[in-house]
Amino acid sequence: MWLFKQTVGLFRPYWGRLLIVLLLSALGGAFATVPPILLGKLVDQVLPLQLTDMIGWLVAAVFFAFLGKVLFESLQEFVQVKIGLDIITDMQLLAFRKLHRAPMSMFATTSRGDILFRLTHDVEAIQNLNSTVIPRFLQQLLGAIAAFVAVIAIFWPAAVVMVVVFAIYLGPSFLLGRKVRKLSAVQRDMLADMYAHLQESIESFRLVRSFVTEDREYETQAKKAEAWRKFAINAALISKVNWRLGNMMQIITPGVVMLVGGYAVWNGELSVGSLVACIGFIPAMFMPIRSLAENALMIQQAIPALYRIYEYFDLPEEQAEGLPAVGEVRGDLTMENIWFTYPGTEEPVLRGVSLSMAAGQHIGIVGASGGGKSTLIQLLLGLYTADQGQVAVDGKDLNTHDRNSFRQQVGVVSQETFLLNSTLRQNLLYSRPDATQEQLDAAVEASGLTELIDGLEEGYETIVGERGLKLSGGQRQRVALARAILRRPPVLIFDEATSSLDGETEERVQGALEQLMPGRTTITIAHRLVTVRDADEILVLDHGVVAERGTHEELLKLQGHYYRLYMAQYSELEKEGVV
Ligand SMILES: Nc1ncnc2c1ncn2[C@@H]1O[C@H](COP(=O)(O)OP(=O)(O)OP(=O)(O)O)[C@@H](O)[C@H]1O
Repeated sequence: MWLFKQTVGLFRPYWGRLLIVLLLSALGGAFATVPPILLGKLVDQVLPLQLTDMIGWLVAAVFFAFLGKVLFESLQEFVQVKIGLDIITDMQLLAFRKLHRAPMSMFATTSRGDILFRLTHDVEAIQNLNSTVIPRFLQQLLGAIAAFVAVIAIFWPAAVVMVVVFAIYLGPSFLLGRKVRKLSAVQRDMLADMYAHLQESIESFRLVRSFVTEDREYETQAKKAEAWRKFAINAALISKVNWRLGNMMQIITPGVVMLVGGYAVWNGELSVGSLVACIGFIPAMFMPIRSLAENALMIQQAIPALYRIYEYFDLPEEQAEGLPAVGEVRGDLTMENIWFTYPGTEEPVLRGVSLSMAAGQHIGIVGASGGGKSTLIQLLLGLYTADQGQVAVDGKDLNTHDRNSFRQQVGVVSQETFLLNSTLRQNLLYSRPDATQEQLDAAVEASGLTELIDGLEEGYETIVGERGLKLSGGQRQRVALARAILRRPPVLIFDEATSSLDGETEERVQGALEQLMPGRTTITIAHRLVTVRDADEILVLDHGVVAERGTHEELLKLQGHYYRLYMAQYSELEKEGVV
């Protein structure tokens, strides 16, 4: 029912064109009934009465009837294939859109391979069905209905016989179909799982090579492939049995009709020509059933594929539609008594954290690894929703405002920088596509990338990313920094922004960051305490709670967590001449 409702929803915008399709199919079906009727006339009247000059007319009429059938059916197929392609595109785009609106937890709990499989292979399975089977099935169905009506009109007992034979066939065929559908659903999930492993294995080829786990990877893939093969063979076998059953019925039916019809002819209740016409209608009546049986596997595979795509239509959205925007952000940020547990886990990662920053302030967040620093930022950005507590921007609750309107005004430089497989220019302009060349050059200069770009033959137009120039960790971070600089946002977040830079570059980049900070609310997460020494306030996050807070001097005086962290790093800093 759910499947039906979703499908009807997709077809709704095309109802006008669907009506045309139905009309064209009906016309095609009507033309298809003409030849058997004319055949009956030939047997009953033309041949016995030797109306030789009628034969030419009959042949011409049969020819035109076929021509009409082909013409209307071709038109119907064309319109229907077009609707099909429109719907498939709508479906793919809707799933894609939903995916990008889904909560972050969706990406944490679903493998990328599975997502890709749904949006490519599952769509393709439906596409295969859509472009061939469905348009023809509709023609065949309407042709069968037309034939059935004609048989009732000519000799209704033959129609009853046909219905009985169909009914006998439909029972086992339905059961077999259900079995194939179940097998196909499991098979589809298996295929997606195989695909996910394949993708992960290729993406982690460095890991595989360095730990020499090629054989283990192969074994995993082979096991998945073997399990899938077994299911696929079973599904194919059952589907073939179903098809043969259909074939058998097509042989039995004319026999039974001849028997019943022959008896009626014997009794003078039916003419020979009418019997010939009835038998002539049998192939058309069987067409849709044969077609269903022949394409059972393709159909049964498309149904789970449809389910898998429709599941994305029902994904929960990160936030409700139509929430008011936060407007131009000044930069007062508050987080009040935030509690948060990652979906699917038990232990809270944040336990009653509060944070308050006036516009333009600089806050540092430090603490042991796993203490919840990055999680706090994700909540501030509204990427996750707190179980308890409130996040507010300029006094506006983020739960009741459009989070995107806030995120658009935040520059984030984090530990990981994602690069598009595109030119350096496009990567840099990702945060602000309309920036001028001067603004771009200035951001590149401030983030210490000028040297790199000047040294490249194609400069800004050099392709980077997966199939282009590979950038080092430090260079990637500088690209992220340049993106943030270009955006000139009122709120800046640096999550270990300088962690993969060497000492000298770090100093330069740090300088650039500091130039960027005045007037902007800034949060810096850092392991190296020297990075946050000048912050207005420093929070020490430990096991999800704020263990200490204050300025650098205040925290040193406390002689607690911060002091111990500082002392542990002190000798290092001394070596580097920072203290
Ligand atoms: N998507 C997730 N699902 C479940 N648990 C997670 C997820 N992301 C992080 N965690 C857990 O939440 C805790 C806090 O992680 P978080 O990344 O916020 O720490 P952090 O202080 O930023 O650490 P680091 O300094 O190493 O970056 C960790 O115990 C981590 O295992």
